[in-house]
Amino acid sequence: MDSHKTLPVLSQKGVFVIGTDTDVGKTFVTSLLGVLAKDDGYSVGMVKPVASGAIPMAQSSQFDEDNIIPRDEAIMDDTETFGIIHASQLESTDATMLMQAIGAGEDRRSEVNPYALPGEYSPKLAARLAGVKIPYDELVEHIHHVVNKYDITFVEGAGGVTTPLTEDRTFTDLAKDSQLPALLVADGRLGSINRVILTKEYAEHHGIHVKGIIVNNTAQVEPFLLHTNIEDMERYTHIPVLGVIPPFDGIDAWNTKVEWAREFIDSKHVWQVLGNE
Ligand SMILES: Nc1ncnc2c1ncn2[C@@H]1O[C@H](COP(=O)(O)OP(=O)(O)OP(=O)(O)O)[C@@H](O)[C@H]1O
Ligand SMILES: C[C@H](N)[C@H](N)CCCCCC(=O)O
Ligand SMILES: [Mg+2]
Repeated sequence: MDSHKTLPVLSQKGVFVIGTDTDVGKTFVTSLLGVLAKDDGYSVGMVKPVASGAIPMAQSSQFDEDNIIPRDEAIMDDTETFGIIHASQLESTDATMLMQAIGAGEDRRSEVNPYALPGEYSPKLAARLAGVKIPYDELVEHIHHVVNKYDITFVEGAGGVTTPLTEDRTFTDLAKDSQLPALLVADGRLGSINRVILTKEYAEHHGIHVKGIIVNNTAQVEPFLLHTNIEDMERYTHIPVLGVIPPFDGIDAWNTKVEWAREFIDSKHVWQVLGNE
């Protein structure tokens, strides 16, 4: 596990993973980066600060039917603090995947995912419907705390770069206030050049430094279009594409995924690009 420890010492210890859209593969790509970082010998933090679309923790090892609080009983008031949402036994499957990738146990769930909210909505709307007030400043502090704890920490937003987070903040604010460089996950389909440029321009305009792009090619775009799309993403943004990921169709186990991921991501290069000022 620690055999590769000729590692760059990272002056930037965290990365904020943003996407061109929801479902583009932020969680999948972040998990791959997490498993690679761990295999390279780093201690790895993961944060999914606020997840909507959370489900009852039925598949989890912690499953206890008597403990599941129905959604309407899970309504919170303004005195909410971190961890209370998890008393409602809701699971963010994003957080679960991020935790599994780095071998983090359930004891780390509230560190990884302070807020898990029901409903396939933006976190802002999900929080409003659940009666939860997300304390924005504490969320920023939590990210700083985790970033300081590990060699490298990956923070996953939700949806695209500027998904609403609270009544008066978006994930753009959170990425900026976390003071972390960003990694942009994009698809490779026709239209992806425009999506990448717009996202990069928006992020930079709001003070977020995008350092790399990962193309998650789940649509299996034909090679000529994919290649020219990547060329143009780099040409117009001046940001390197650090990996192109095909659909994964192997056994769903992280020890096999790490070898698979190494075929498509040069992890040392990624740490160098993301980890330097
Ligand atoms: N390269 C891949 N191979 C196989 N499955 C993938 C790949 N990339 C993503 N997926 C799957 O596609 C779905 C969407 O990906 P993912 O959940 O990572 O998106 P996301 O950008 O994190 O979305 P959200 O905005 O909800 O956080 C998931 O079921 C994920 O496991
Ligand atoms: C719950 C879902 N899977 C995502 N995590 C949330 C995506 C919110 C997108 C909001 C928007 O920008 O329109
Ligand atoms: Mg996700």
